[in-house]
Amino acid sequence: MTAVSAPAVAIKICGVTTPGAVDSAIRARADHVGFVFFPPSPRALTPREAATLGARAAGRIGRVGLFVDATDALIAEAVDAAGLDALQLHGEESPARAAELRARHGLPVWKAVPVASAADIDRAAAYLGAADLVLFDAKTPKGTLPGGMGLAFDWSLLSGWRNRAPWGLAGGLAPGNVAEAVRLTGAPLVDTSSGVETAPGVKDPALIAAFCATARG
Ligand SMILES: O=C(O)c1ccccc1N[C@@H]1O[C@H](COP(=O)(O)O)[C@@H](O)[C@H]1O
Repeated sequence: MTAVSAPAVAIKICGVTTPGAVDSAIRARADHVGFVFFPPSPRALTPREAATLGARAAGRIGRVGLFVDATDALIAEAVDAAGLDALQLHGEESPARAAELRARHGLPVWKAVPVASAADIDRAAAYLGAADLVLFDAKTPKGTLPGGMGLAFDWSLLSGWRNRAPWGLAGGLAPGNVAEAVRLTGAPLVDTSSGVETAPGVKDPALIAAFCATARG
């Protein structure tokens, strides 16, 4: 009998701020690193700061720029400076805004959808056709960051999604739970930020390596 292997899960390490963290993600064979362009985040970079990291990552790992209801000017500057390969929209961007940015920059758009209930999963359908990937993340409390908080949501809610479009799972993923998350949800992509840190914004090479190894099972 021929063995059939499960497709490999893609991995994104978000919120990298140092050359060492970029190198750790590459060494661990992650597929993407995320650069956060959202000043309130402890992982925030300016386009100028991201330029060095973008050059280091070029051709070795995908570079995803994370934006939260950002201006056209910031997005354009970050795309140019960091050589972004994809845009992650983590705010309240509409489907029309996602489609507009995709057309303007010619880059894939990932839309984060905050989840707390089944209705939130249904809302993701509005982005079909407008975004290239839907990233389900936990809804965070009002007045806090919209991501990067280490909060997970009830993964069983994803049974209502049924792979209607390319998608990924984020929110509270760490070396200790990512294997179970992949097993339970079948997520084709997993994304982590605080789960591979020793303090907010401080990535840990051993945790990055453990996360990637465990995610691949
Ligand atoms: O990482 C951040 O600082 C961040 C700030 C604002 C919006 C999103 C952010 N990160 C994204 O959130 C998910 C979940 O984070 P965590 O793993 O629960 O800490 C992360 O994967 C990033 O894509």
